[in-house]
Amino acid sequence: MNDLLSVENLSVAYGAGAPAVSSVSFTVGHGAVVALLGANGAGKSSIMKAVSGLTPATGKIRFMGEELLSSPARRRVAKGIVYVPEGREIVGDLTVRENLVLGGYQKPAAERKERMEMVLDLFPEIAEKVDRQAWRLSGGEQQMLAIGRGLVANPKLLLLDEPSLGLAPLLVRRVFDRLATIREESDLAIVLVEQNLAVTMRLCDDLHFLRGGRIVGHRGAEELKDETARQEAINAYLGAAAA
Ligand SMILES: Nc1ncnc2c1ncn2[C@@H]1O[C@H](COP(=O)(O)OP(=O)(O)OP(=O)(O)O)[C@@H](O)[C@H]1O
Repeated sequence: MNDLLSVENLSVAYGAGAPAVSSVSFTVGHGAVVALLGANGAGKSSIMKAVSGLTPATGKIRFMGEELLSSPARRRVAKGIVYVPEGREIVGDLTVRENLVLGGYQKPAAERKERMEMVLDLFPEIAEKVDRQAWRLSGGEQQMLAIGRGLVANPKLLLLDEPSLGLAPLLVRRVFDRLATIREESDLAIVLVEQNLAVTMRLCDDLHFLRGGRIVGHRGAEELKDETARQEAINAYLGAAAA
């Protein structure tokens, strides 16, 4: 039982209708990158929010051996679970530097400074613009800032929700190149929600396919290296969503 994160029978319901997430189970090893793939409304973001404590859920969420299901979001951040939501949610009126400071609000000043320097080394595009208001950054730079803000908190697990959303292909490649660097240089684990299978494949160890709030299939990235196997998985689990 050396998994960093173990999610067991996780369910999320927002109201009286069908649950958004039904009995989902998966694990994330130390330093592993695990992708959740599925069409709009499949339940991917709900899983991320449940793991980060932003929406109530049932089931089990064990992180570094501790049961976190009833812990508040703040406690989970302190333990090392950091969520970078879909749509970035950086604070547009604040500067790049101020956004990064927000990411490390639970950290002592010296550690926060060190982490900010690491982030600015990793993302030179935003390092050049530290005193610029965040709304003045390009979409790709805003995404780098959102990921960078998450990294300032020195997470052990980064929950990354659709980092490619709304970005031109060149910027998607740049953002994923940086994630690959983080992967090589640290033992940070990532749960990645993506609709873009091609970029996801480059980064992930494991891929879980979701439909209607359930995991309907699983593949190791190695199994999808072969084009035929990849196409078969797309047809079986993603269909039109992957087109
Ligand atoms: N705050 C909420 N209140 C009520 N229903 C919600 C809420 N958030 C999500 N849902 C519903 O739960 C289901 C799963 O949504 P979720 O956002 O988790 O899916 P997703 O796979 O992340 O979709 P997308 O790719 O579009 O972001 C959908 O039917 C959605 O309408």
